[in-house]
Amino acid sequence: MHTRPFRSALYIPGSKPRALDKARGLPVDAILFDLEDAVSPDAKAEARSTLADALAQGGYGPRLKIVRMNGLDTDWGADDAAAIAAMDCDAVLLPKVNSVADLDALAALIPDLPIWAMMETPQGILNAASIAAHPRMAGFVLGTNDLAKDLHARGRAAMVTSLQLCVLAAKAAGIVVLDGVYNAFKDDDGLRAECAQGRDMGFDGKTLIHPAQIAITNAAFGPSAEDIDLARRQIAAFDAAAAEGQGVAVVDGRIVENLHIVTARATLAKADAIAALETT
Ligand SMILES: CC(C)(COP(=O)(O)OP(=O)(O)OC[C@H]1O[C@@H](n2cnc3c(N)ncnc32)[C@H](O)[C@@H]1OP(=O)(O)O)[C@@H](O)C(=O)NCCC(=O)NCCSC(=O)C[C@H](O)C(=O)O
Ligand SMILES: [Mg+2]
Repeated sequence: MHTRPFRSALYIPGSKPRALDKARGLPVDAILFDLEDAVSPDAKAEARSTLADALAQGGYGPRLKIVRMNGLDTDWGADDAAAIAAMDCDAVLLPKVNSVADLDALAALIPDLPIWAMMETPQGILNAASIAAHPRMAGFVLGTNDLAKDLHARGRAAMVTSLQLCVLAAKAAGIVVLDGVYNAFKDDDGLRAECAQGRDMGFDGKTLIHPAQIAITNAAFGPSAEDIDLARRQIAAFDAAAAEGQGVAVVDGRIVENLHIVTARATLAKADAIAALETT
């Protein structure tokens, strides 16, 4: 169980100083500083130094700072790895991870940082369990655009098996798992529906491409007032039942057993962690 909230993780192109600056005041739980797909080939080298400068300047507060590099099989991967090893960041995100061999190669170049994996290739999805279990692995990020491309899939329904495989692998290994982006960044209703689906599948949060997506995502992946109220009533009812020697309570017509109390306590802990983050 992770104590840190991961409701929202915003991609920011490393090549855009204005967006890098704006992110210092955005209420996201994590930032994915991007050197890969959001940066054109002719801007890669400059983006690397723009990003290093922004991170050195600081001001990102409690947000987890994750840098997405280019793959080690590209012209930019090795230089990215060398630069990221010296950046003031919390983790490195490797795109298009196919197997643990990709992680071993990066781990040898960056000895200290936790590694996150973009899960976005058919081979990577099929190897999700071993990738999640790698000793340096800290989190999965679904790359639903690349995955749809490689699968020749249309729509999210065609990717549900892949999404669930990643959630299963991440939960088994105890790492974070974040859902893919919702491309239509002006479609609030569509985003709300996709957030609800991802949350109900077990994702810890969602990746975003635009600040306008933050509020909806934070609301969807954080416990609601109703969730918190129910958790408190379940704990109170279970404690009362236990005091009378009972192992089961009933709340709102549903049984409450010890396993439900584990979930209820996790809900309250998450609410506390969010409150702490938002007051930092
Ligand atoms: C999608 C965008 C190109 C839209 O940009 P723009 O037209 O500038 O939007 P706005 O004018 O509405 O912007 C309003 C202000 O917000 C700032 N802004 C915009 N986007 C971001 C951001 N991502 N982070 C921080 N700040 C942002 C603008 O600077 C404006 O600020 P101000 O001028 O002060 O008012 C743009 O949003 C964008 O580039 N988004 C990121 C795209 C991206 O990162 N793509 C790659 C990641 S997705 C991916 O690769 C998924 C995966 O690999 C897969 O396979 O699925
Ligand atoms: Mg991708």
